[in-house]
Amino acid sequence: MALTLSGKAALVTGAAQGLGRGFAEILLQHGAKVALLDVNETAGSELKARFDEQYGADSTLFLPCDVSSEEQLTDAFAKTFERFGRLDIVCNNAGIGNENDWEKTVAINLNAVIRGTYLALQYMRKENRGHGGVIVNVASMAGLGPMLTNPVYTGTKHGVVGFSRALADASQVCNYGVRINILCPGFVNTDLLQSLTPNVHLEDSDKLKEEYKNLIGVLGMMEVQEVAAGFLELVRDESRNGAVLKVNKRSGTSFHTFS
Ligand SMILES: NC(=O)C1=CN([C@@H]2O[C@H](COP(=O)(O)OP(=O)(O)OC[C@H]3O[C@@H](n4cnc5c(N)ncnc54)[C@H](O)[C@@H]3O)[C@@H](O)[C@H]2O)C=CC1
Ligand SMILES: CC/C=C\CC(=O)/C=C/C=C\C=C\C=C\[C@@H](O)[C@@H](O)C/C=C\CCC(=O)O
Repeated sequence: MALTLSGKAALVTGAAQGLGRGFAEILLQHGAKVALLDVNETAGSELKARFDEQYGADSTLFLPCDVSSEEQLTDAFAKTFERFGRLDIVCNNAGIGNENDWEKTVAINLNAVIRGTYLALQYMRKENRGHGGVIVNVASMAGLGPMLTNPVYTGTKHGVVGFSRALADASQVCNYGVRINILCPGFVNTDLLQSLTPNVHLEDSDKLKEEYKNLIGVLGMMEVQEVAAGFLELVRDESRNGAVLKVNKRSGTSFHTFS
């Protein structure tokens, strides 16, 4: 059974560029309205103007938001619900890869995903007069195995996978009517990869750099659109709850099974 997106309301964090922009765009292409949350006000406003031309001014709402701020994220969810009158789809996507300011990385990649998931549940749960819905949390292939150059990033993404799977089980048992799925991409050609800096906590040895290059060589490099297709599958396939979808250039798209 495929979810119809026409008339549905979505919220995407980190939507101003990269994967978040791709997720927002594919939702718009399928008729949903989308709240675009991003800390980058310039990029977010520019994207909103572009989407206004393509999909109409009523299709999107740009909300400047630092997801690591409880107040800003809570306020952005409230403004989204106020504008669209409902909330059916949430993508907790915003993420960084800073191993030096690792507490910021934990705050954005994990804490904000936890808070965004609980906020989504609050607005979606049927016993809260919600319509039910679907949450897609963006982890990484580094959420399924170690990425030796980025141990903190790896930890946050493993946390996203574990938290999301547990909550998916709880939602099923408690009959919230909310599906929670996890997206685990491999390398994607976005600004994130350009933003990475040497890890001051590790001897930034040539060996680590070599290993990183080898990993890219093995998994390959994707474009945003290849991942956005997998995201849409997790949103629309109503049979999927607690699903972990891997997407990488080498082996394509597949659901991960845990032993
Ligand atoms: N690019 C890649 O190779 C992969 C990326 N991912 C994950 O995909 C997600 C998106 O990453 P990309 O699109 O590649 O990154 P990106 O850097 O291209 O885009 C991230 C967006 O999030 C926004 N953002 C950053 N911190 C924020 C905050 N505190 N509050 C609100 N917005 C914030 C940025 O302004 C930007 O618009 C991240 O969770 C990342 O870990 C997962 C696997 C592979
Ligand atoms: C710091 C951020 C840098 C890039 C963004 C990002 O998340 C890129 C991730 C790309 C690949 C990570 C791969 C990790 C691979 C190893 O841990 C493998 O040994 C295990 C990975 C998956 C095993 C699951 C499976 O395929 O069966």
